[in-house]
Amino acid sequence: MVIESLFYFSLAVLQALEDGLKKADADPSVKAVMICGENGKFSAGADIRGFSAPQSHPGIGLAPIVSLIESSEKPVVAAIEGVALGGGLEVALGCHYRVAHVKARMGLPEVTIGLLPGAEGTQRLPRLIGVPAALDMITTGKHIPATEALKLGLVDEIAEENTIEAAIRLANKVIGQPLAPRRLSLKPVPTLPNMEAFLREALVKVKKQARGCLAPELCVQAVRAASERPFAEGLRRERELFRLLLSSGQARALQYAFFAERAVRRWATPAGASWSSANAQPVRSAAVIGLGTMGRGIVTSLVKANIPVVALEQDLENLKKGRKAVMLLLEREAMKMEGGAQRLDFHNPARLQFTVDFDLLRDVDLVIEAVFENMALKKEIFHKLSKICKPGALLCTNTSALNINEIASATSRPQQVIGTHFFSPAHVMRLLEIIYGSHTSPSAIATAMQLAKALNKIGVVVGNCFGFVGNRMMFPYVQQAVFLLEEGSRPEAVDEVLEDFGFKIGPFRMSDLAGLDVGWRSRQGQGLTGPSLPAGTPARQRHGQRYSPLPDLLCEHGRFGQKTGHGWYLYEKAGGRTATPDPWLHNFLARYRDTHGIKARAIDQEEILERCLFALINEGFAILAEGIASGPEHLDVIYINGYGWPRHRGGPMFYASTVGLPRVLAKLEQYSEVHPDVPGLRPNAFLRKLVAVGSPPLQEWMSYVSWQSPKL
Ligand SMILES: C[C@H](O)[C@H](C)C(=O)SCCNC(=O)CCNC(=O)[C@H](O)C(C)(C)COP(=O)([O-])OP(=O)([O-])OC[C@H]1O[C@@H](n2cnc3c(N)ncnc32)[C@H](O)[C@@H]1OP(=O)([O-])[O-]
Repeated sequence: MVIESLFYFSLAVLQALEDGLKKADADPSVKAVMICGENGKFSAGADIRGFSAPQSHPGIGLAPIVSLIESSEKPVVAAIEGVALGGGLEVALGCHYRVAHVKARMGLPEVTIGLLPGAEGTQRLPRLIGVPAALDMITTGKHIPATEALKLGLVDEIAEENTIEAAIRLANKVIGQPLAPRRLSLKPVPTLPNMEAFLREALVKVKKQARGCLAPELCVQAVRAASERPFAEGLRRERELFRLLLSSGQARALQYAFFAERAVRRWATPAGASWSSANAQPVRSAAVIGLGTMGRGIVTSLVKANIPVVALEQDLENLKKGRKAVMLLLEREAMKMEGGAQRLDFHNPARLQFTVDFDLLRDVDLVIEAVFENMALKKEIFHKLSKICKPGALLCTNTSALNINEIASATSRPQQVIGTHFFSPAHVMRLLEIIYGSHTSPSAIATAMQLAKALNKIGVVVGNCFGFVGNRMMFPYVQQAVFLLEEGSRPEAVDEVLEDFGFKIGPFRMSDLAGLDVGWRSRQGQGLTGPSLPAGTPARQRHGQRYSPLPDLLCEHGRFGQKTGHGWYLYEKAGGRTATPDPWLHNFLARYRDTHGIKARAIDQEEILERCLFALINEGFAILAEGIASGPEHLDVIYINGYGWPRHRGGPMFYASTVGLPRVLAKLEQYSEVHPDVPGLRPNAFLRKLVAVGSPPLQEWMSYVSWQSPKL
């Protein structure tokens, strides 16, 4: 008998499964049962949308179905195609046998949405594949290919062709064989000589990586229960931990992030361009100009995505250095992939070639410029590209802040100029900030979004302003952090607060990693420091607003961060990675405060967190009000995937909604009164408006913005 399920479980599907099983068990002509999915997809698990109403959630009702499958007196075989994830894999674990298509993937990704497998998976999986392998799958949520599943014993057979036929063959073969040995709930968990030590170490490792996220830790506790308790008691522990997570704010934040990352695909611009009507152009070949850190990562991303690349540098010396670095990156990437070297084939000139000759860019579909952040140089390059590249070629710039319109003005085809802001390391970071200029065509936007998908990145479409979205919100965040140093704090104190919040690295470690000279060059370019600063400008004021020269002063002392061995911290050597608090800096801060008559004060953790985060969030409201981004989800996806915002807090705007907009507003007003010359603390009018209308839920915020993108 065949019972078909749905891609992700609804209550109706569970009912159909239960009815089908009972009917099969009651029908003497039925000798075996096979469970398969529809349209070549087994199941993606429970419907995540349902978690907001836990009591009626299919995930809760799935466990009894899994037990019903396992207790069937007739062999039940799972035919796994496409994916078997979460509850889908737990259903397969209740089956007595499992056949998977060679291209199928399996996993228990509940941890990625703030939960743990809630249909007895934490108790069955360790019994089938052992604690180490089960713990790795459950605490990471990773998908494993069928070949690995076979090696682990997660599946009994792999089918190259028709999985359903293979499953039916197996079902017929096992009719009449004893089922007790196939019931995982009756199997003991395979022992380990050092189980206690293994579980303790696993917990320490998971807690360190989770940086405050609860679910991975509770996953370890559920698997520990499997190793220590009888099956029924382990189930009770699983249910207890599942309900604890289900009601947690972290689960809501992670589920919000899951859907936000899908919502940003449905982009729109205030001018009316939209994902639903724009047509992407094919990108069958690409070029990258500039083989610095970013260019190397971008080339590597394109090769990994199977897009033939021409990598261009300005001269042979830089080309040789860039080529060497790219080949090293690709060799490392190839080692991570099964058959990587063959698949990437990057020694093949048809796949990857290096040149100093612009003429080789004549026929590519898309060019990504990744040279120095210097407007004159970028305009010179775009002017040249505009003359050389074929008419339909897309001309992209990897600038992280500069005006797209000005760059486009150097070409005769501004409709094909677009910002594609990659994040370092470009072959690792998933975010691609896509910035349209005033003349950028809808097709160019759609093509850039298609490129993001091809590179396995998350594209977010944003408008053109200084710093776009990510860096524009990052500026007030870092600015507040530096002001806090002037007022009495230290880099390690500020970083500790933000890292305890969940950031991988705080603002000062981040600045040392990126290089203080990057911002310094930008501020020199803006005339905020250096020789172009008008004589008589007050040291701590620019354009009538508070300004901290601290980062400039560090750069003038040659302290660029890790690359010079000292910046906000001291490192073991130039290029060192180990940051230690630097007595020189502490003395320097004390001297600086004396010079400017600043009396140091003790600054508590709450003020540090709020001054940094609420200034960032406040800029987010300005961005939404100006129509630079289509919605709060876009800002949250950018921060989670490009700036290390802790995923289990949902993103800055989601976090603001959980703190409560009235509190964010009140604290900004309080800090703004103390620091009236810091514009970033003055509450944005849109934030005020939302509070005034009763702080509606985040999904409704954009209905209160005066500009409106067309209904998607
Ligand atoms: C009891 C049990 O223990 C527990 C409690 C559970 O079982 S909890 C649930 C555990 N399962 C998961 O965590 C799997 C989550 N899904 C995925 O990982 C991926 O979807 C995918 C399966 C690998 C396919 O990737 P894709 O890239 O091909 O398509 P997509 O764009 O991602 O998804 C296509 C569309 O389907 C929607 N979607 C996908 N999975 C969904 C799910 N489980 N629930 C609701 N919607 C889902 C998604 O929002 C998108 O909608 P829209 O944006 O088009 O409107």
